[in-house]
Amino acid sequence: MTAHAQTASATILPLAEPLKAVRDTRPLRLITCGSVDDGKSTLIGRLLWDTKAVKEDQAATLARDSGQQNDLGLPDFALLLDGLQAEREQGITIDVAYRYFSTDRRSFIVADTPGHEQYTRNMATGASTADLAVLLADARAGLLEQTRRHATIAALMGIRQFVLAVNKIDLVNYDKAVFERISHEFREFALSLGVRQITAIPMSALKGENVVYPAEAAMPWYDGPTLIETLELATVRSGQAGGFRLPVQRVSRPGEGFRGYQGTVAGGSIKPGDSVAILPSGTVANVKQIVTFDLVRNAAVAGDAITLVLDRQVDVSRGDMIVSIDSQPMTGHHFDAQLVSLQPGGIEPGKRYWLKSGSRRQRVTVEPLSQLELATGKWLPHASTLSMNAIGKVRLSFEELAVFDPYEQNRSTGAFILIDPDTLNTVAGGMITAKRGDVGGIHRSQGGEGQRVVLSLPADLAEQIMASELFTNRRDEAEIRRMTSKQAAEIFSNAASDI
Ligand SMILES: Nc1nc2c(ncn2[C@@H]2O[C@H](COP(=O)(O)OP(=O)(O)OP(=O)(O)O)[C@@H](O)[C@H]2O)c(=O)[nH]1
Repeated sequence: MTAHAQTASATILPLAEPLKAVRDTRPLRLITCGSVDDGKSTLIGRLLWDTKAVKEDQAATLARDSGQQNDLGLPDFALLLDGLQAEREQGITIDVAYRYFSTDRRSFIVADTPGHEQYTRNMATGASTADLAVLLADARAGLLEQTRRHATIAALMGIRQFVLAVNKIDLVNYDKAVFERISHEFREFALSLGVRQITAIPMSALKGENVVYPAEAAMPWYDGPTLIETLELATVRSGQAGGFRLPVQRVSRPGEGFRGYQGTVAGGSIKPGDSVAILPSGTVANVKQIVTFDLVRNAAVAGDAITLVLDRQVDVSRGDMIVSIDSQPMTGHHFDAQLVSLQPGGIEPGKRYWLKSGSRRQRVTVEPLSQLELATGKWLPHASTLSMNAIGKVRLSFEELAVFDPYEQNRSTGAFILIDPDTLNTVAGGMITAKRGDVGGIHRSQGGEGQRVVLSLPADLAEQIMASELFTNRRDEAEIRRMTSKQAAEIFSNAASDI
């Protein structure tokens, strides 16, 4: 149905209640990760089994299939997972699978991602929507590099709640000292990643101890929560905080007098009468009408697919972003980001890539700044390429103005993938880290030719200053960061005398 037809047949709803009054029924999204054979499949199978998410016919098949396989006389819970057939054939789990289960208190979606290093990409995909990460460690092996890598990616993808499942605790005779050593080591590591909410649980996924049911008899020394209790109390991230964001996917001009901008709301909310800015141009307008596939609405929130009608003729095209006027994202040519390199060729400094974020696709070059050393959690200065699976801090430089939120504030408008224009492979997944206002005033590096200048000013003003700065001082790089007019005015009055 065209947008024109939508308006013609639309019902105007006299909605008395604002949309935000609708009950929040969002499930908790979690990701499980760890090294190969730590017991992820068994743990997820156990969660499904003990929360009764397993249907009777599946249960009968499970009992039959696993009858002779388990010396503990328990079903092999890993058999519950769909990917198992492929896993059995290839010896690996091949993709991200999402599974659903619930308790009386909450429902859950778990992303099951493979443990093999070459599948780091799938792990990053699963983590990008998760509220919480369950990291498994085999009690016998302790923390392995792959568990650290997964914890790092989970933290980079903005997950701020970790559960460490010290699994197979039955195989170390329920030894409290083993549990404490591994959880202490993990806590230190997670804190270095900026994650503060950490729950460590000694567990036997196979026997179902501390998963859904507590295990006082086997582990009298543990009085913390079970996994399911922790998950029930965890916080669901709000995707709706922050300002309104509509990445424009399509401009709809079905007929005379109707022009609508279509896309899925990527943050915040909007209602008719609200003032918006169209970025990167900065043009302003007011919202006249919000249309969905069958209704004219009095509001829209993150996740809604809408057509937005503005009160005046403006120039908007695919890839632009319509945002609330009083809470705008960052606009500029240079951004700091963190990324995970996903292809054998790695990331080449200076090469032009396509950056895709939502409906936008822009040319970008990437300058690696540092690389994370997983064993120590330290950022090492890095000048050459970022090889496959490396996690790096980079500087992105765009030919045209780019618009982003910091990933911490908006996981949709702050995330991107890099595409190699030669092979069309996705070579990296990343998130924008530069925050609005994190640089104040003018910063100059010391030295002569090739100095860098950072101007924190409203874009229009900064652009003019930058032009003259580059011209008069022969600097080869400058950077603009947006800030409020008040901050800018203050800085400008200081900076003007400085230049
Ligand atoms: N004794 C004991 N064995 C366990 C426990 N959890 C898992 N296992 C066993 O460990 C082996 C590996 O478990 P999986 O669940 O397949 O491991 P995984 O991490 O999913 O492995 P990948 O999918 O290959 O990454 C299986 O033989 C399980 O039965 C546990 O708590 N105790």
